[in-house]
Amino acid sequence: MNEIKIFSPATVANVSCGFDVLGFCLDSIGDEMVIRKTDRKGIFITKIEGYDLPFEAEKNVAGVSALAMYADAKPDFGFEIEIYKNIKPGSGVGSSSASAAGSVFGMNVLLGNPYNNTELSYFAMKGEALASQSEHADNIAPALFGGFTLVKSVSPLEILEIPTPNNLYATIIHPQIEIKTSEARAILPKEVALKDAISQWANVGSLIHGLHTSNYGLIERSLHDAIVEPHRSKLIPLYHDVKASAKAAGALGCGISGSGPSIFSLCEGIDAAKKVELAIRKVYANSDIEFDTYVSKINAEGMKILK
Ligand SMILES: Nc1ncnc2c1ncn2[C@@H]1O[C@H](COP(=O)(O)OP(=O)(O)OP(=O)(O)O)[C@@H](O)[C@H]1O
Ligand SMILES: N[C@@H](CCO)C(=O)O
Repeated sequence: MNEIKIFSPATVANVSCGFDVLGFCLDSIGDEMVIRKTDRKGIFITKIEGYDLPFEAEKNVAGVSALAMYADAKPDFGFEIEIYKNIKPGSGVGSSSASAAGSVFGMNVLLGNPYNNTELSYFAMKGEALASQSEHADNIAPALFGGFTLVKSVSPLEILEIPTPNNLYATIIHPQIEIKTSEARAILPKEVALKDAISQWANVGSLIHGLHTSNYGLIERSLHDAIVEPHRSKLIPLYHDVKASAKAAGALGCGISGSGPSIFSLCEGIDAAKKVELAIRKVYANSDIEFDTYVSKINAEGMKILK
């Protein structure tokens, strides 16, 4: 095989209480990428559609992760990368991660799959760091592993796959503003109050247990963020109105998707997810903010080979 076309999914990181460690994979939105072998040694981004992004490999997250893997694999050929970007950069649903993870996933297939998903996540984090000025894997991991993931540690990198209850759906609303992850990280405090830390790790533990046992009530009681939301919600217009509407419409929980501005809701069943979508659309419909929304099953597969 000399060429592969893939679907590289969008993802939701943090998941309320799990800043920098929890994430889940979406099914209904993602980028498409083509990766092909070339006689020219090196990494070459040859086509970009959808959004204006750098063609220089060192300035594009897809190229940076690919270069990291290439330096390790040392093949006697090169790779060309085409990016068909559907996920708006700075949207909060892992646009940078879809590129960083997609390039190494495609290269790995063309190399005969010498690397596992944790090793691919290591290379992809190098690309992610270009976008967010920090190596975090909470979008990368669910894009590669699928479902829910917990990043146990970054150094050494250890990623845990968490079961996904089969009736869990996500509703996403994306106000058309850009929030760069690097900027949204810069406003966070360096220290937190002990009482908030206790609440946060209690919620992470109970959320994980709720996912393992498909206990939707426990999932609902665990989707709270005492540490990051108070700072980042100020960056998102009408955030608290959206959150209140989502909960009133039956969402299990609602929070900032990654570094925002997208807002996610988790729901039990597609009917609840669609009801939440209708409710939260009304919040922005009465404002001058452009937005889009979608409902997605949790994508248990992650990356998909299209051809
Ligand atoms: N291939 C790429 N895809 C997306 N963004 C890229 C890419 N290459 C470089 N970038 C830059 O990375 C930034 C987007 O990454 P950022 O992490 O800020 O947003 P995001 O990934 O959509 O959000 P989040 O990480 O919160 O889900 C933009 O400044 C963009 O120009
Ligand atoms: N955990 C990262 C995810 C970015 O998508 C952050 O919130 O900064």
